[in-house]
Amino acid sequence: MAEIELRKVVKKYGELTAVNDLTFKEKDGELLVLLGSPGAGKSSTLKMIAGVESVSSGEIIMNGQVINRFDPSERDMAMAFETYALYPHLSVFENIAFPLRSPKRAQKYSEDDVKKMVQEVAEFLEIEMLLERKPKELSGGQRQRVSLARCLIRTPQLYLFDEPIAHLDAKLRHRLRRELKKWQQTRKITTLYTTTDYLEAFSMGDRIVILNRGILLQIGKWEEIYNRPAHLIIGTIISDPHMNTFLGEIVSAEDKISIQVKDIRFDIPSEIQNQIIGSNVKEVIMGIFPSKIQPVDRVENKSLKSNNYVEGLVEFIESRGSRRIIFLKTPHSLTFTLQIPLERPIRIGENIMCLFGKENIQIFDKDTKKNIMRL
Ligand SMILES: Nc1ncnc2c1ncn2[C@@H]1O[C@H](COP(=O)(O)OP(=O)(O)OP(=O)(O)O)[C@@H](O)[C@H]1O
Repeated sequence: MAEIELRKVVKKYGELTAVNDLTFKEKDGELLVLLGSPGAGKSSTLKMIAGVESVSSGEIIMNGQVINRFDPSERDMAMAFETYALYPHLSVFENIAFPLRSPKRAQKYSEDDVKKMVQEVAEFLEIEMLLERKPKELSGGQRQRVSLARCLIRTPQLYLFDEPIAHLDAKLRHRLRRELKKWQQTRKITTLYTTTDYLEAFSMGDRIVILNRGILLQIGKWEEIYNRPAHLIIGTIISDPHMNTFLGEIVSAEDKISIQVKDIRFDIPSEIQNQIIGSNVKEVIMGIFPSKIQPVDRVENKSLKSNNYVEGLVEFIESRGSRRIIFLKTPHSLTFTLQIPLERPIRIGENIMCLFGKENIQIFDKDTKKNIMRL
């Protein structure tokens, strides 16, 4: 059982603030993912929670108790480091078994228990054929799995996984995403997991914390984040290709508010019109995710009530397995990126029409970059 809370946590390395005023609460048994670009402060956060890095200010609280000054060994946490941190002189078997041989646990497990447990976790991670080797005889991906195995062999109060599958090949990564989630769910161990990959975050996290330059931009379930990203930068972190963004202005005509981008007016949902007026923001950045834009053969009048509409020339097509990314240039020189399924025929130079729902647009304040639809 572990509930973990960070209150205004700061980590400074000299002049650099790696983690800034970080506050969040993780529920017991939850898998919380810290998602952010390299350098966002994910590892520093995990290391402070594990106690291997000191906290510059703020509090780390576990089950209601401030643990800032607790020694790592007193925290009952297992951490898989991004840098593996294996013992070079020990075999893979002994590296994995290491936590079971600590003075506290050695009494608890017989040699047969240890063998069984190492075997189980090694099979799970497909490294059972490597047990006799030394770390220097392993590839990066194999070392990463040994580091993960050493963590999984324990049943601590909290798992801390720092990009635990980043260096594995795509197939194994996909399998392990599902399996690790299952492993965590059946044991109900509170877990903090870091990644730079939004698909991994979305598929694994009960909730996700989006970090950027040490600052928490948003915390929530992936649907909440995808439907209303709180900050413009999130559009680049959780979407590939990135969210389409256009500089625009809030205009009012015929009793309704819309966004003017060059010569085009885009409608916004009627229920947020008052909110937009109330925000007093004039200059905005309109965002729309590529996945929310639908190419259509014809635009029906009735669909225009709830949708926006653009027409443009296909400038470039990029293949991505089962889908293709289209770059569309409108007559007003706006470039839209959208995705279409592989089956739909399309050619460079073709003129196509696209729809996107009013409720799917995002409106960010040009100055603060915050989503004013959430205020
Ligand atoms: N020991 C250290 N000394 C000085 N600066 C550090 C140290 N550790 C991390 N940093 C800096 O702190 C910032 C945050 O680093 P951190 O490793 O926490 O980010 P991250 O999100 O985990 O990145 P990655 O995905 O690359 O692991 C970076 O600018 C990094 O260069």
